[in-house]
Amino acid sequence: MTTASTPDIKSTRAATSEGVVVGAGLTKHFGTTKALDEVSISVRPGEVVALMGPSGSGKSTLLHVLAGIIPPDAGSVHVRGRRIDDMSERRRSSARLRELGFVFQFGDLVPELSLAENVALPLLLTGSSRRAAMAQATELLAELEIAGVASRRPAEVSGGQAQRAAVARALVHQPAAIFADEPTGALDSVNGDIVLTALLDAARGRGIGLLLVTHDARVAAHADRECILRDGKLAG
Ligand SMILES: Nc1ncnc2c1ncn2[C@@H]1O[C@H](COP(=O)(O)OP(=O)(O)OP(=O)(O)O)[C@@H](O)[C@H]1O
Repeated sequence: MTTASTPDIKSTRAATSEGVVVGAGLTKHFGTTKALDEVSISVRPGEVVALMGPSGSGKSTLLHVLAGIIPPDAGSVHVRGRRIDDMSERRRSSARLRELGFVFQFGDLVPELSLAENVALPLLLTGSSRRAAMAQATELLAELEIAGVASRRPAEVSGGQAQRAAVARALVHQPAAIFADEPTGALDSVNGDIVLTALLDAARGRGIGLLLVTHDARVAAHADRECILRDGKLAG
């Protein structure tokens, strides 16, 4: 727990060298609401951290700040040792594209593209050739046991298959970390388990840090560590 108004410099440095994503002393206001209150959090390579807390406690805000989507009012965010919170919007989104992967509750795949094309997107956007990107995407879909539906569009597959494709898209470019916001929240328990297992195995096996926002204690039980937010403060 932070007791001083600024984060301890020594522990911040240590965490920066170990963590793939390190947030230190993060504070964020929306008007008079203090959504984050000096939160320090670090995710190591291959580590799965569950982020829990009641509705409105600041989970999404923390995820957005760590991912460089919104800048904090105070504090810093390092990804693979590089500070991203003070970058220009353009450099931040480029860092986000290369270094981070995202899985949301409702897949958020591009509806006009096939699953394979969706998975290839992060590679195409960072300069891979179409041929190389599609080959890598197809290989990953096979690993996640959905090669048979690779050429279908998201609306033509089951929710579980679409969510596995979203997992593949989040990790195809070997990011430093994946942020998953209720990734199994819209699935039944059988499909939820399949998607969760795929996500955890991929993160641990590839040394990708995983920050998993969830309300579900059974999901959080699979994490290496649980962090609990209450009123914008980290409680555990
Ligand atoms: N864009 C915004 N404008 C104003 N207030 C906001 C904004 N985003 C979040 N808040 C407020 O900040 C606080 C934290 O919200 P946040 O969405 O981070 O919580 P959460 O823990 O993710 O909630 P949930 O579990 O319901 O998704 C809440 O009081 C919320 O109303």
